[in-house]
Amino acid sequence: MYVPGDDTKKINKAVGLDVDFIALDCEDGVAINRKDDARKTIRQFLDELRPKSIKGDLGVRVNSIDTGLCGDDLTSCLSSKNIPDTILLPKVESTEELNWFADKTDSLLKNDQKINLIVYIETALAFVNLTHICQHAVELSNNKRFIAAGLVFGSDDFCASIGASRTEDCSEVSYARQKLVLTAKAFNLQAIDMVYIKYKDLEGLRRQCEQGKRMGFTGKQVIHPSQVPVVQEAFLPNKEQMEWAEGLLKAFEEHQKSGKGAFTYRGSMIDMPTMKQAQNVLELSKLAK
Ligand SMILES: CC(C)(COP(=O)(O)OP(=O)(O)OC[C@H]1O[C@@H](n2cnc3c(N)ncnc32)[C@H](O)[C@@H]1OP(=O)(O)O)[C@@H](O)C(=O)NCCC(=O)NCCSC(=O)C[C@H](O)C(=O)O
Ligand SMILES: [Mg+2]
Repeated sequence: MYVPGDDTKKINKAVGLDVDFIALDCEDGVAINRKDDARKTIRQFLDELRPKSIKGDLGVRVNSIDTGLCGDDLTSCLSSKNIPDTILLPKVESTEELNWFADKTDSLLKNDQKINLIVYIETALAFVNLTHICQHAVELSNNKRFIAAGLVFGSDDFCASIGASRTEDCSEVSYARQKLVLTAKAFNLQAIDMVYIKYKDLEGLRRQCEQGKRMGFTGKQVIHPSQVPVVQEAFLPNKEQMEWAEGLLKAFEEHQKSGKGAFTYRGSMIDMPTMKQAQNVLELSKLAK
């Protein structure tokens, strides 16, 4: 969940919520003339206020490298005694930007400190370079001070970048969404789906979550507290899906013992790939406990 980094009231509110990831924002949720305020507020939060009781992870979304603000954002939050778990790096378009980020984090982090990196893919050029970006991020993770953790699809910037108009069925972003999931999964990265900006329309949000989950996304960006439970519910397996998965795995084991690779379960043909889907469901369900 994004929280504008210059808004102390919203930051305090976010801390008390059952949210998986708080993203303190220096970038597009903060007005240009409030960038210094956001940086200072976030630093103060990290230094003094970060309560041990934050349930999920804490990240800082810095400004993109091309703005010239990113260096100061990173210096400020990574020289705190309590560094965030994750840096969210927006508008990445090239491997050179990852080299810059690697050098910067090398110079700022101390001893054995490492940080997770989430890369934003939100322009036409980023999609053209996506495989190289992912490959390079994973390679740098082996000997630099960050761990490539996931990709975020920035659908609003993407639509601005390609000149698309938003539609309710998301057809204008379907190729990009699918490409992002596919490439993220090829490099063992999380794939985080787009923001639903009509934050009062929870039914529309639910539909878009279910669509993203079916496509293989592992989570979704949110902008308002009311969106949190809807997204959590949609991305975690429900009781019915867990029963289906448990029953299927049991039946699979029994059929394997009796020498059958394929069999029928609840009217469908089941074999190894379906068994793996059931394992995915149960793996995800562990996060709910
Ligand atoms: C959209 C908002 C500006 C609406 O804010 P507000 O008018 O304050 O909403 P409410 O009155 O309904 O709020 C109810 C209470 O909840 C608190 N609140 C609201 N939003 C947040 C939040 N994000 N974090 C924490 N707390 C929040 C309010 O303060 C109220 O509290 P209380 O008075 O105690 O009851 C606002 O929601 C907002 O600013 N959201 C974040 C916007 C943002 O960060 N945008 C950038 C990220 S999206 C993006 O970057 C897309 C991507 O990059 C792309 O390209 O696609
Ligand atoms: Mg964006």
